Amino acid sequence: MSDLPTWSAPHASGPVDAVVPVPGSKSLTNRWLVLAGLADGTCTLRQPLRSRDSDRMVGALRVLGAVVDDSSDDAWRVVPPVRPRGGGMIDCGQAGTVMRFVPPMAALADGPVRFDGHDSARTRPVGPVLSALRGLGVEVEDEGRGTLPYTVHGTGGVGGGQVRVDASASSQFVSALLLAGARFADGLTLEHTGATLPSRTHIEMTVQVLRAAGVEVSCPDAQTWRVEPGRVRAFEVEVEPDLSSAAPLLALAAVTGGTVVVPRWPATTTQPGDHLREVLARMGATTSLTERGLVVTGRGVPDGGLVGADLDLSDAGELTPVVAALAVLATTPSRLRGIAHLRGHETDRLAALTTEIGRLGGRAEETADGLRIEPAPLHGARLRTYHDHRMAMFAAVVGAAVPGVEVEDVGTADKTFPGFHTVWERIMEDGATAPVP
Ligand SMILES: O=C(O)C1=C[C@@H](OP(=O)(O)O)[C@@H](O)[C@H](O)C1
Ligand SMILES: C=C(OP(=O)(O)O)C(=O)O
Repeated sequence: MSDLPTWSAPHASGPVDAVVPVPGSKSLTNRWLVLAGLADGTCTLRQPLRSRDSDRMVGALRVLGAVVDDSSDDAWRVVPPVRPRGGGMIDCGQAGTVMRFVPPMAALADGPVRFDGHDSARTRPVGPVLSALRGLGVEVEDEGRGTLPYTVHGTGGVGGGQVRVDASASSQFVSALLLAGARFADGLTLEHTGATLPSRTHIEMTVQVLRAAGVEVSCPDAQTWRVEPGRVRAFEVEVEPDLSSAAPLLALAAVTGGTVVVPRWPATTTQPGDHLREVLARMGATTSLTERGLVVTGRGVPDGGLVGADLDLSDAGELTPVVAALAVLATTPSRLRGIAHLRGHETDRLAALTTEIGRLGGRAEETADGLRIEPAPLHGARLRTYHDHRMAMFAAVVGAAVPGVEVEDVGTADKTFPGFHTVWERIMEDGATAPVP
């Protein structure tokens, strides 16, 4: 038995009604931070996410010579270095966005930059980014592993040009190279060579933030991106709330037959969490985007109002653990597809979900590209989280409907949602964590 701390997931005795603001988007905060580190002047991020992943990105920028004032929760200011500084060591923690997005920036530095991270991050794939940098003439040492730790030997500039990258294991390989591309002498033309490409909306997000910072980006075809050389213009932006962090909260409405409102839901967005509107509707909840935010009303597990669905989650893989929690509680089978790459996330999420669903008495099996989940009588269990924030969210959602769910290391959720379990307890006890608008 492990000696990790255990949290008793609160069981909902009736419908939960709540208005819950969620923290800023991890993906947007960390993209804006990278661009701020490469910009031509001081940048401001309003409503940024403060969490383990964004702290690691702030740490990385400081190692590369940026001055970051993150003393206020409302706005962070970044004064970029003229050129990234070499000689330092970057701790990526568990952040995919740090281990992938920062090496191309470090390639511009005037000396070597060493990267390492959490033990659990040392198996996550980064090789295609490192190989692409080598193809652009940058020396990278990784002892042939294609994973942390590695050293990028910056020489003060990158020529740029053409690269071919197989990004079937992670869209972040494409985003990483595009984000720094404008600062390469000849810009960058990137062609994706793999058979599949996950999380396309995250690549669209990269293109959108680059354009907002004055960088010229084109997409001549579905597999190719071109970034013109030029300046990254200093900016002031407001970060959207993290719609994937909203997933467990909205799921709570679906599971308990209550109503949950997440304020500041953007009318249009490149965040994959926006898929929740369709996913929750397909699984039996009612969703509406109003001036209050996204409003979700469920019919509830006790009333048999949660139904299974056949869902292609290739664009929104990070929603999988919470969607799997809904599928386990549903009255009909579900199929989650297009997510083979989740085997390289914070943990092998397909294996982890199958194992933990089994521990609850549920029925799940892995397919080549996802999961099949069938209804079964469930019971309480002690669930493992595998250092994976979204496995903690999976466990909390299941625990709302199944009494006796104990969760190991729920604090791992702080990777993207600081204080997740405290927010969760408050909602279960009092409903709203914000005044009802
Ligand atoms: O670019 C990003 O911010 C992200 C891209 C996706 O990565 P993958 O393409 O590896 O799934 C997503 O799962 C991750 O949470 C964040
Ligand atoms: C896959 C995820 O994170 P990362 O940015 O570390 O890849 C995630 O947040 O679900």
